[in-house]
Amino acid sequence: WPANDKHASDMSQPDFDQYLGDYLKPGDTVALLLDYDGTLAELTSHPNLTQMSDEMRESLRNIANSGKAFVSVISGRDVDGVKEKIGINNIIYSGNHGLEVLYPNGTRHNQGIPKDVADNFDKMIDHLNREVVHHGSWVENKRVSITFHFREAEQKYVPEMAARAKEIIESYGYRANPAHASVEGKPPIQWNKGLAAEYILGSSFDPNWRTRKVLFAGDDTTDEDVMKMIKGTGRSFRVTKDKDLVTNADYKIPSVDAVYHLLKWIESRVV
Ligand SMILES: O=P(O)(O)OC[C@H]1O[C@H](O[C@H]2O[C@H](CO)[C@@H](O)[C@H](O)[C@H]2O)[C@H](O)[C@@H](O)[C@@H]1O
Repeated sequence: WPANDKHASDMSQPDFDQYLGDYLKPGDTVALLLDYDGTLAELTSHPNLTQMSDEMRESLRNIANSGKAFVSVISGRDVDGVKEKIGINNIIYSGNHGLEVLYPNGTRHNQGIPKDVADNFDKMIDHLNREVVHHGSWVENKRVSITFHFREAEQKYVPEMAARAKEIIESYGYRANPAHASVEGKPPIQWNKGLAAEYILGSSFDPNWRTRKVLFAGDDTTDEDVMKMIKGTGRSFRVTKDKDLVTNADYKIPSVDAVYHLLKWIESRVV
């Protein structure tokens, strides 16, 4: 449903003909940017357990191999991890919220991180492990950023452990952002998924990408930076069931299943 419509039913599939029919015509080339967790795969109790459905993978592969689509997945996971989860070659993968880019030919682009900040990384993880990892919480080490997970932690400990994790992350010069049942700790550099999207589109799709067709879907606050970046140029979708959520996306869609229908709609235009 349109992002400001609070009344539409979330039981039906979104009408992608209505949302995109005038924007993406048969024969157009499109740049498709996607988030992974909560967008291409359902959220699960542990990141190792997520799986993209076979149908989703097949549709994404068909789009990526159509010759009419440029596809990039921009994830908070480390880049090799997200590539392994998706397993399609003809895609530009970006990980650690855009800090790392892995191209289909194996070359990489990594954002630089100040040495004094990078030197604090292991100390930050040690401190988190000593002080806030208990009763089911844990730290995911992604080499340049971390995620402090409390999805499986005993609920009564969560508010205090999340608040303390944020303090610890910030005390080592990193930025702490709330995410789904977690706190993300990222280096304090001027970079985010939106700037990564701009970089990837400009360097690998078209320097004049603002004159082209661009679509994005994501489910989390970090994805809002991409929605802002393509606002007015592209069309974006926030995966959420929250009708009151304020978003930069053009449309809200309710589920990973709706993302699958979005991919099938795009596939029908490009294959
Ligand atoms: O940008 P994304 O691709 O959406 O990645 C964001 C984070 O996703 C993972 O954590 C989230 O998904 C887990 C699996 O469903 C879930 O257990 C956890 O509660 C979520 O926060 C991943 O582990 C992180 O590294 C990513 O930053």
